[in-house]
Amino acid sequence: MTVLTTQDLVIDIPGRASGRPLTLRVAPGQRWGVLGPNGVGKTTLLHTLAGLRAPRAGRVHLDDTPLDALKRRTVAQRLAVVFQDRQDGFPATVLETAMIGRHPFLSPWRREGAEDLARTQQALAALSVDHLADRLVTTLSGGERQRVAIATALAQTPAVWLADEPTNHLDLHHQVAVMKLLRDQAERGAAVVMGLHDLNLAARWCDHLLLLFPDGQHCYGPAEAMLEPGALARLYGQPLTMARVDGAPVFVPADPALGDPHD
Ligand SMILES: Nc1ncnc2c1ncn2[C@@H]1O[C@H](COP(=O)(O)OP(=O)(O)OP(=O)(O)O)[C@@H](O)[C@H]1O
Repeated sequence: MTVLTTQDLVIDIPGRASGRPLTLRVAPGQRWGVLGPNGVGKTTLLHTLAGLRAPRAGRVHLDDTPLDALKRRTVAQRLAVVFQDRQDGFPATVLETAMIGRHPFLSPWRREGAEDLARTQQALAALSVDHLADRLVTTLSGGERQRVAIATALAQTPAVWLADEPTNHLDLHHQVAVMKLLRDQAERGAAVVMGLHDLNLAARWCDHLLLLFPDGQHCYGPAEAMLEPGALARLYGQPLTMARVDGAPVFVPADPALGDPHD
């Protein structure tokens, strides 16, 4: 069973040749990491999967229906996006901001009810920002704002999470807390697709990886199979050394004084 699929998808990167079309099947319960160097198209892919950006070619299906045939409200009832960057256009409180996650479930003539409020408060508590409920989001620190964004997505109860750098601005403790939350969401049946810069977070918390290369090529599969130091060194143009800590692979930049580990 899949919840999100792409069929011969080519994302639209201005000025770049089209590269290899992507046909991907994301199933409930999976945690996908999208990896690649700066500017390769991770954000563009996530926005295309969310239907926020038109692909150059191919299609995205949500629950077997082409995304462009679904109403935005229907999409928003199933799929949440955590954006890499956000601008707060007007000074809403944290509670009002997180409550936006409930809007796909409200009709034009129904305001948020007790259940919407309870779900939103639970989401704020899950991200340890409930004590900030009455604060204006414009007064929050970067990490607090990021946690409110994730709480807003959590309040949306999505079947699909598209999270662009979900650990942006977060200290180590909150990085782990957010990764545990996303794992918990997957264990409850959600599909999680996250753009990540941190290879070690991807190695520790993702069960599938999609590697995007600057020439428009890609490869994907179970995380263990994709975490091959040679392939990752080619991906980033950076020689890497791999060790294992607590059973999980850990990558560090190779020391040039010790020579190329792949020679
Ligand atoms: N509106 C636009 N006009 C022109 N170029 C764009 C536009 N949007 C994105 N791009 C370019 O498309 C490429 C892919 O951008 P994208 O943000 O998807 O990359 P990314 O892999 O998420 O990068 P990063 O790791 O730096 O966050 C970049 O070279 C970017 O400059």
